[in-house]
Amino acid sequence: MNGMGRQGQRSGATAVHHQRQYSDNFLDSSSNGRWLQSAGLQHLQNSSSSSSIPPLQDYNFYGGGGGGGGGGGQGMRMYRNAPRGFNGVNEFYVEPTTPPISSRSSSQRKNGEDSPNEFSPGLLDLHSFDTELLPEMPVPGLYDGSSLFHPVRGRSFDDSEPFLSNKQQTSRAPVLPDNNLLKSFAADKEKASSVAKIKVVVRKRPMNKKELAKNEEDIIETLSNSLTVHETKLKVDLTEYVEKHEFVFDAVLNEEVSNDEVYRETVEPIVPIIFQRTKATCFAYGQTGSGKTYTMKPLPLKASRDILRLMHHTYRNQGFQLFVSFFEIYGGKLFDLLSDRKKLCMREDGKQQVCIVGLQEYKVSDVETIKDLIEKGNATRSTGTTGANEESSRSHAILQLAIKRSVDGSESKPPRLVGKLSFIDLAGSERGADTTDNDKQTRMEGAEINKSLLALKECIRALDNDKSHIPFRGSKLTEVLRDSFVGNSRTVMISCISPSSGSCEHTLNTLRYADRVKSLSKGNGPKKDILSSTLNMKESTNMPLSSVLPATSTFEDDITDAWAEQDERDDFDASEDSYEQEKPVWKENGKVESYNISTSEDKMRKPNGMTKWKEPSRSILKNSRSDDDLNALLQEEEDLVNAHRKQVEETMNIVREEMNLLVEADQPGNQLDDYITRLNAILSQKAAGILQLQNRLLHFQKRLKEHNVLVSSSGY
Ligand SMILES: Nc1ncnc2c1ncn2[C@@H]1O[C@H](COP(=O)(O)OP(=O)(O)OP(=O)(O)O)[C@@H](O)[C@H]1O
Repeated sequence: MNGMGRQGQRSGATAVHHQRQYSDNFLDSSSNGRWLQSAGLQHLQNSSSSSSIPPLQDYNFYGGGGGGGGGGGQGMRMYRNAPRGFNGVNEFYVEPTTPPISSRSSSQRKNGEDSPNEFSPGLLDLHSFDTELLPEMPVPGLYDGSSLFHPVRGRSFDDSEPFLSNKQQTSRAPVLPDNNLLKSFAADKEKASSVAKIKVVVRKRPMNKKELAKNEEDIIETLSNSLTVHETKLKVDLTEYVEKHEFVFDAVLNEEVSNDEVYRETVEPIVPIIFQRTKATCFAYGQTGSGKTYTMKPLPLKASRDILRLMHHTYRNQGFQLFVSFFEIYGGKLFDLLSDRKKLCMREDGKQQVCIVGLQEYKVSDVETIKDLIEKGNATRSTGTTGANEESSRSHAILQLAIKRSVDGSESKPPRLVGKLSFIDLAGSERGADTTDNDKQTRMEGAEINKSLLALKECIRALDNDKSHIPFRGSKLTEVLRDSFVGNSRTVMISCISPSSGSCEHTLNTLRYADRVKSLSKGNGPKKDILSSTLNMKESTNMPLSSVLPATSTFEDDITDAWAEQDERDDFDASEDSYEQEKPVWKENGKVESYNISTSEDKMRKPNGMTKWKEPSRSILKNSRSDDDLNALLQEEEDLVNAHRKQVEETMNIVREEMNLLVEADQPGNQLDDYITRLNAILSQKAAGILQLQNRLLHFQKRLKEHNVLVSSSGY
């Protein structure tokens, strides 16, 4: 039933919102495809569209509570996702108005009798969906808030922790916090403010069976909070070498890290802050199959366990209430995952607060109920069509835990929002590249995903830089998350990566995205990415050089002329400012072990922005007879090729950045044309350089032939 419903909604939704969602995106009519074609870069569109989709999985539906399958040994561990008992359920009282799903028969549930009223959900509409934070109010029942940061695990709420009661809700006499308690609360506030605004964490999953069967290598080396990607590349003579890309993040979690540890590192520190009028967002980014869902699934349940602990322990009798909602953004449309994928509308109210009209919000007070709701939403999400991963990887799933409180502590008025924690399992990042797919629907979905991931990055960056303008209108995703981007907010990004060599390109893209989010943050100082200046270039090296070379077969005819002309144009003095490049480190077997391109780019730049390179020594060309000379020549030519490749890669980065700008700026047609003209000019400039390189190589080959003739005739 879900499947049918989902299909139907999918096609229907496209018709309704087509114009709004896609017409202003250059990826459609003024499409990315057309743009890339006009720039001669259409080959770039296909690179990621054929990623393999992992098989359907036996999900643990957030039930693990104890690390899921993430801990333990390596290798097979990733296929073991055995359910674990959920500890601590009995610690929480069950509110009578919110019967847990589990207490009802499964047939009831299957028959669709989950009427919203059973859960006493708040049906959100423009009037009741309150996204504005409750103004700061004195919290009368503050007690030693140390547990705010270190929730006491496995203890009952009857534990006789010192607490001060709320006058309005209990018969206990009000007690004012003493000095120590106030100090402690202040300290907690301080701790809360010391939680970074943005935290970027990378999680590497173990190799899976498929990758092992294909003999793919684990190319990710982790060390503390840094990681190195070992990318195997080919030189022009087809020998392999390994290029290293090193990154530093706030935390790097390797394949041995359990889901529990992921929670401790990412979400646990921000849970207490949402009681202090903060909105926090945790999202997982990465290619399909990199472990986003595996990572995100247990987090909301673990967080709600801690939230409930705080509510019933630290903030006991303070009138805090917890609400859960779960929805999905698919092709730019919103669907309620807790209400049979009912289509939802997003509206802005008079105060520019975003409201999701019709979204069911469930008031919950025990972990079991939350677990059931999450399972329900997840099942609705992943069983939409035949391929669960195929579907889930094309949608963003957003689970929100909202803490509310009545203004006066009484039940008579609707509670107001105190803080919110949003968990986002993003669409597979490579899905944004599906813009060349023959299926229009797929193409548009890809465009929307692309747009939303870029917009998300921009919003986070703006947020961290305290920019007054947050570009949340860039996509449906960021529009929906608008209230999470304004005011006091925290963001945790978990970048999920696959370790295998087959995913290298996607992995580098993911790390680059994460690096951009992190490195542009205020207060982070210079980029932490050790090879940051070469990183971006390296990402585009999967592009075959031939694909940007002008098709020509007649260079040999005019070699000499072209060379002479170019020499003049470059006005080059080889003796004073030659291009220097770190030489490859040769292994004993003749293969290169590591090859780090020099970062001293200044040296190779001429004032006009063109790159200089060292001329092959004419004396060598003319007089060489020995193998040493030839090797020197070869080395010089290789340096040249690398210099040009670097130029091309650099250009591609400019093109990428420009494309990002285009998407972000939603440029109207005429400005788009300006961009294209500018980019074409850049590309032509680069193409001239490449042409020159090709001439040089042909010339060199000719010389080599001559040399060989000489060698053989002179008896060498
Ligand atoms: N850290 C990990 N430890 C063990 N297994 C893992 C880990 N991360 C992911 N896996 C396994 O890898 C497979 C793919 O993971 P998952 O479905 O979470 O990927 P995804 O990034 O969410 O994909 P999609 O974007 O398609 O939804 C699953 O079988 C999952 O159990």
